Amino acid sequence: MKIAIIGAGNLGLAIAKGVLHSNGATTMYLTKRNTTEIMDFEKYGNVTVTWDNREAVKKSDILIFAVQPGHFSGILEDILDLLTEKHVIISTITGFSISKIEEIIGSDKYIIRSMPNTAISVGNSMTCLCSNELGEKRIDLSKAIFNRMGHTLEIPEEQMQAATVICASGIAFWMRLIRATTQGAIQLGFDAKEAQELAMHTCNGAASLLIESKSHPEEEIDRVTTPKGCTISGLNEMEHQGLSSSLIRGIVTSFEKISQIRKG
Ligand SMILES: NC(=O)C1=CN([C@@H]2O[C@H](COP(=O)(O)OP(=O)(O)OC[C@H]3O[C@@H](n4cnc5c(N)ncnc54)[C@H](OP(=O)(O)O)[C@@H]3O)[C@@H](O)[C@H]2O)C=CC1
Ligand SMILES: O=C(O)[C@@H]1CCC=N1
Repeated sequence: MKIAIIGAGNLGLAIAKGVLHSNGATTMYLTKRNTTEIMDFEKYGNVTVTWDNREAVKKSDILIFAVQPGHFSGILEDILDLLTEKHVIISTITGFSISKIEEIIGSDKYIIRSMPNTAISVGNSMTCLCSNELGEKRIDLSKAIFNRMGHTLEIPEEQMQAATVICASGIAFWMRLIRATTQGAIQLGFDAKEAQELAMHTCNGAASLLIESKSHPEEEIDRVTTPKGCTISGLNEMEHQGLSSSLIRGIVTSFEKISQIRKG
């Protein structure tokens, strides 16, 4: 697999680390305009770091775009004449529709829209995918690439905006919840390091319970909330303070913001 990551910033580098951890590429190009801070990646023999998107495109089959939305059109226009039938174009760009990509490079290309998250760097991304009509022929290949770095779900393109909030922004939301739990644990007497250890492993355990037992969160909550016990007292106080409501409102606000990004 010859992979190019065009835009080796926060997400692009997370994908690069995921690819490296999973031995997912024979060669990998990483591009950005200022390459100084990522030259270290060339210590991996199969990685080339360059500012030259055209070189990366010529030498690769799988092109993963991870630039900011405002930069994407210009980059596509710049590499358009180099695109051939060997290329699979995978966009991670928020709010940039497949039809908009097709307007620039044509519908006769394999186009995949993906929405991974930064946990891809440790092989644990929840990645949603969809494709243009021709790209359906490469959706299994694309799933295979992302399945090596976590879990995938193929969704209709209309749900991509929602998937961005839940899966990609979701990492930040969960981080804040883990951080708040850590602050609570510190107030109860744990030192900062132990407090974070308790918070993140408990979070991991909660997710694992749902993934492995396929149960509903409320079933698991019922198993923890001893009648007249401390859990239900704390949980009800959190709800009186609007825990679920504030999460849902935040999710909807992020979703609405993407519509503004789409309009440019
Ligand atoms: N961060 C995340 O968790 C997620 C982000 N996304 C999407 O991924 C995209 C990237 O986001 P994020 O990583 O946060 O942004 P960053 O700004 O961290 O990364 C974008 C990178 O693109 C590079 N870049 C800019 N212009 C060019 C160019 N002409 N050629 C090559 N590289 C270029 C920039 O480096 P330089 O200036 O040196 O060129 C920068 O490193 C966005 O569209 C975002 O919506 C999607 C899911 C999750
Ligand atoms: O915040 C953003 O706009 C991007 C998309 C999802 C994660 N980061």
